[in-house]
Amino acid sequence: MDTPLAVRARGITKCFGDVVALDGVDLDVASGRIHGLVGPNGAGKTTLLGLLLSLAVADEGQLEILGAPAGQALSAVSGFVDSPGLYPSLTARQNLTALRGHTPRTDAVLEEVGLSDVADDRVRGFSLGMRQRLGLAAALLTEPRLLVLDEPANGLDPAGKKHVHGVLERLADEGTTVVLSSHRMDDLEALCSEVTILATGRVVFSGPLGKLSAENAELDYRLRTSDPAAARQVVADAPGVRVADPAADVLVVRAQEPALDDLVLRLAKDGIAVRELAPVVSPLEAAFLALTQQESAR
Ligand SMILES: Nc1ncnc2c1ncn2[C@@H]1O[C@H](COP(=O)(O)OP(=O)(O)OP(=O)(O)O)[C@@H](O)[C@H]1O
Repeated sequence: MDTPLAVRARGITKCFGDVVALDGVDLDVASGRIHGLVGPNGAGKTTLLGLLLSLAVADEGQLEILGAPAGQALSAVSGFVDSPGLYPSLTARQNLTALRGHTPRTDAVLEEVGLSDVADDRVRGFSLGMRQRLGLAAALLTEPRLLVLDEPANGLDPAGKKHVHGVLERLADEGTTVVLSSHRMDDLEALCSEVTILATGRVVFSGPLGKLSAENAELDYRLRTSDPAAARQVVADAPGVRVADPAADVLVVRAQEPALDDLVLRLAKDGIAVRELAPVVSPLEAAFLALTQQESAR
């Protein structure tokens, strides 16, 4: 049996005056998954997340949340857009009470997001990352079946990011669906099995990450060798390989993988040792950039 959908959107359009923020968006999010929404500034991510949270309604299209028309499953959906709305003059614990009322789960959620030690400190002194964690804690208090988060990694250091990722993975293991946004594909790689890429209000890709990287084959690789001048000559003669930026000091070659394999063999044959051959940006980030740039150029 197919996994039930936590989110099913068809032909969603949302305008603000003359600005078309979402333009015929289709989206399927399977239950119990962590689904990433990624795109450049102004792509429509926050607008779409706002519709999932029923903060606004679509101008056109159909939106089903947890099997019901949007707006009918409010108690099962939680999260934030832009940034969590918090009271700076209250402590972390008081914020949770102000936002969600007294509940015996307060200490547990503060512990879960790693804020137990500062539970009685005023939020005014919190860093951006701590505020994001407190926003997540507030969302978790209601034990949502769909958790919607707008750039939850904003302001988090690597350890904080890992901690929050761990929380989201545990929630998904227990059946909660998570939809979150980011500007960067590489942020989502570690966390999401599926992503939707938005550009200027349109979906340019939606599906498993593996499919995305397979669709984009030609990448830029930084090539460091024992003899840079001789290596440039070998690259010039190698089929299917181009120098990405001839003016750059470091040699960056653009090629598909088979041509790259052939290049390495040619270098070795000429006695040139390869010291580094690495993608300049991750394959997923490269695919993301290619897709979003194509859409922006339309
Ligand atoms: N309340 C609003 N009034 C007018 N225009 C809006 C409003 N909200 C969003 N927009 C416009 O809709 C488009 C999509 O905005 P949105 O905030 O959804 O994008 P985003 O992908 O979340 O961007 P960012 O990454 O910068 O947060 C933008 O052109 C934005 O200026």
